[in-house]
Amino acid sequence: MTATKGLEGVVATTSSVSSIIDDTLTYVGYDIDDLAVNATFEEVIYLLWHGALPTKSQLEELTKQLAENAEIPAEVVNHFKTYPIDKVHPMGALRTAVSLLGLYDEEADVMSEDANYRKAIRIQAKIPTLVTTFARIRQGKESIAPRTDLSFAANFLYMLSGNEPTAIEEEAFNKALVLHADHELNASTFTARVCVATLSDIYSGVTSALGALKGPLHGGANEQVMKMLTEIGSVENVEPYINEKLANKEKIMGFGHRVYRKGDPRAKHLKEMSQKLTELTGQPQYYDMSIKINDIVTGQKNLPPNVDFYSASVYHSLGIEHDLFTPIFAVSRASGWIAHILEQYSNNRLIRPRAEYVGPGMQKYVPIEKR
Ligand SMILES: CC(=O)SCCNC(=O)CCNC(=O)[C@H](O)C(C)(C)COP(=O)(O)OP(=O)(O)OC[C@H]1O[C@@H](n2cnc3c(N)ncnc32)[C@H](O)[C@@H]1OP(=O)(O)O
Ligand SMILES: O=C([O-])CC(=O)C(=O)O
Repeated sequence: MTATKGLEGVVATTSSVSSIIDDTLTYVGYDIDDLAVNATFEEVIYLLWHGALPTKSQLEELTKQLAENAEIPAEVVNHFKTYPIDKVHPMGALRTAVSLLGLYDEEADVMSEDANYRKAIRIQAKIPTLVTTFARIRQGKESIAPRTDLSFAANFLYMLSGNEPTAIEEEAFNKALVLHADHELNASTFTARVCVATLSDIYSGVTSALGALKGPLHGGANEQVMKMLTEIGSVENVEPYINEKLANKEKIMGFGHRVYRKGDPRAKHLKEMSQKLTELTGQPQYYDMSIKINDIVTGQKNLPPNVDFYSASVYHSLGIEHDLFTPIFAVSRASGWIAHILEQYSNNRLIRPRAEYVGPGMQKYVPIEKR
């Protein structure tokens, strides 16, 4: 038995949810470039969960179900208020809160297909409210109840700020949600599948996935990109900053990818949005810095930007606090996790690979007084 470090190139399951072939990303066979320009996030949720784009009435039904299930239990809101609020990262709060939600869902451990679908709706609907409620509580503000007359994207921005977003903001945020929704067997999705393949419940699957997404080599990278842009501060500082990092063999967040070689197809859409929004909000330096970083890292290391690189300046331009960037990734990716969890349940087998043992050979137990 020989281990493959990081399971690189290992095909661990079949899936009909999304694919990456020759650097092209598709959801159920629809090119992400097509969906990014044309689809609403609600349509993408339906597509991932049902394997087909919805009809008008199917979409209306899903939209209604999501809106009706967006409120979170008062117990969860009160729990947030007990956290050491200035020390807690919102991804930790979200991971804990999704686990807690499961305790207040009477169907949490009911494993029928119908019950799992009802839970899928509830989880997808409530995650945005968890993020915005936590964000407001830590600012000492009242939480804002979800509205049933806004799109999924607009409702999130409304619950966060208390203001209805402009059409441009809503469009940009919707596109970001569409672009982050699913990505084949990325680390958090694999985590979710491993968890539920033991026939554990859907809340456990999503909670596990949140734990994996939080890390800076995965979803946590978007916050780190913003930290880097803030540290750099101006276009003139880019070159010395990046050169020093590369000379020290440090990773530049938002670059590189395990699967893409030529580049992440999502990045160009986010780049375009970054240019538009940074200009619109009078902060073009964030786009200009990003372009310069991109030139240097791609030029010197042949590493193209991934989805996390330009999303940082997009979210910053939307006025979103930097430590909410990864929770926002989760708001979208929950749809993909759930699609994979449902797919796993429908054709389950325990996921249990092997390890190549590289520790000491056979040893004899030594009594403690003789060690
Ligand atoms: C949503 C997402 O999860 S997208 C990814 C988000 N993560 C990031 O942006 C973090 C920065 N990027 C990385 O750490 C990596 O590129 C990953 C984790 C995305 C992919 O990792 P892997 O496929 O395991 O590649 P690995 O980390 O082994 O890197 C291979 C080589 O490229 C280098 N490299 C990879 N990414 C970077 C980077 N961002 N900056 C500088 N060098 C890099 C490594 O140092 C390594 O060089 P070496 O062979 O000389 O040691
Ligand atoms: O697929 C991956 O390894 C990471 C990624 O880009 C994602 O999850 O969107």
